[in-house]
Amino acid sequence: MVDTPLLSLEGVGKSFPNGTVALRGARLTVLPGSVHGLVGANGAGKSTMIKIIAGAHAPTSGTVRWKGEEVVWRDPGAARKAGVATIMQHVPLAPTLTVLENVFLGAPGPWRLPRARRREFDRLLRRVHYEIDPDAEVADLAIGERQMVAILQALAIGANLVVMDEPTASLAEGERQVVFDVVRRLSAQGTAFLYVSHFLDEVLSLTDRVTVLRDGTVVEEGPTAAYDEDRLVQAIVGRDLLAAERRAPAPVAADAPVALAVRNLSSPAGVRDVSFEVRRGEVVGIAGLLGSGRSEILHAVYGADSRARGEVLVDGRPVRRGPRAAVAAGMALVPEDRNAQGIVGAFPIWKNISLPDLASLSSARALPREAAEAERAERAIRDLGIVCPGPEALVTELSGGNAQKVVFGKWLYGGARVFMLDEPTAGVDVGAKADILDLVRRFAAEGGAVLVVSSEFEEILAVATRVLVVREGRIVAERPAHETSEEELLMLANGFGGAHDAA
Ligand SMILES: Nc1ncnc2c1ncn2[C@@H]1O[C@H](COP(=O)(O)OP(=O)(O)OP(=O)(O)O)[C@@H](O)[C@H]1O
Repeated sequence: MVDTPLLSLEGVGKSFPNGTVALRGARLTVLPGSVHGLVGANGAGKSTMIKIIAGAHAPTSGTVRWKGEEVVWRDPGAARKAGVATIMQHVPLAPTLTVLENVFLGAPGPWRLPRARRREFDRLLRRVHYEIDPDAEVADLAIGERQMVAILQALAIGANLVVMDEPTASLAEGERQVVFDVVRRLSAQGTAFLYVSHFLDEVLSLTDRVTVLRDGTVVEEGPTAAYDEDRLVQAIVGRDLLAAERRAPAPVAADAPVALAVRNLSSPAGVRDVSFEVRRGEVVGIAGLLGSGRSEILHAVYGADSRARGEVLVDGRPVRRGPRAAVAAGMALVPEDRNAQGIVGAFPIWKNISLPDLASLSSARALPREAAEAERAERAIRDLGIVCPGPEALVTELSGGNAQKVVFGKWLYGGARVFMLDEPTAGVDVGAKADILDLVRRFAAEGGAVLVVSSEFEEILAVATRVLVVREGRIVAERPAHETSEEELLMLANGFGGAHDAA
């Protein structure tokens, strides 16, 4: 007997008021208890499809069936009630509430009683093998921890289908495994998953079936076992793509001038007596697990963390605390949470790219040089392959990955000398990832200094000349990139290291 699909989409189309056709005649079939992968390049239509499934967008054409019945979900509440939990890239948790309150937000049943809630919370944690303080405020959590709260939230409403949009984009290897375990465990118990990810290795190892979207249409659909990474990449980009090779970055001359010097930097946010230097032409990677203080170090160096103490020098000159002084000194930070800190959605692409830093923009500044700005935006669109109608498009009209490229472009072409990147390729597709890493290399080759944080150690090794391993806010080890491996970095980040590293 053939299983009735839990969810099916047939001939689904979606056009936006600005004329963009995001989906045309798309189909999707998710079987009960299966893990279904959804892949495609930035702008292929994945989020649009998810939003239709979540009841956040109405399709312009086609039908959606849930458990065999045609449905029209008018809002996300209706989809949730039917049993669809959606975990989006930028998780809409309530930041001022605690972890516990967030997990049971919207959950029915007896969970209003504090004691029952705590018991259920503990049970959920045991199910997912994860530890988190129920009383911590969500605003204080790192992006990856917020993802886990969202996963717990989906569990709490007892969904039949959990839609996950890039759930592991900011997670390190160990934490990814936590997510995989949850997915496998729950699917074995009958919960279905729709898993959207740019990490093709994850899709290959985790999913039962896979659907590939390209330019709004389904170009392939089948059992995952029939695919390997090359075939998926080809289906996604529509051409063969050379694997982003691990190019041994050129070593930097020992007498190259020091572009960035950080001395005895500490902060209550979890940075403990950190000192290091980055020379011109050098890409230094910071490898650390979620919660290791890796992002906090960048924020403290940049001056975004006002409680940080210590010295930061650019080209030998001390930089005062504060993002404004940092920008004036030639530093740029591409933060991990780009939605909150990187871009203004309601501005067109060109305007976002031409803003060196919103905080430092004053009306007293020189009039915008329009031609130069337009030129810069067009260059960014070309170099980074931003899928958009043109530089006039609003950032809110872009897909997540393409919006990310805009943030990147804003800094890359902004004349910075010290470039700090937090998870530079989170959420971007395979093709764009290779392009971004290339741009980082080029930036360094032209004399820039780069500090890059990534939870993908493979990515750090692909661009960095030197790697600093951080754990509990301290630098616990330093390795030339060509003398280390992902395995060694993972060991060190987990606190297993040689005696000489402890100092
Ligand atoms: N609100 C909107 N208004 C206009 N166009 C939009 C809107 N939302 C998305 N689009 C466009 O629809 C297309 C599909 O976008 P979608 O967000 O579904 O892509 P995606 O596959 O999820 O990409 P990514 O991997 O970058 O997240 C893109 O061309 C995007 O610019």
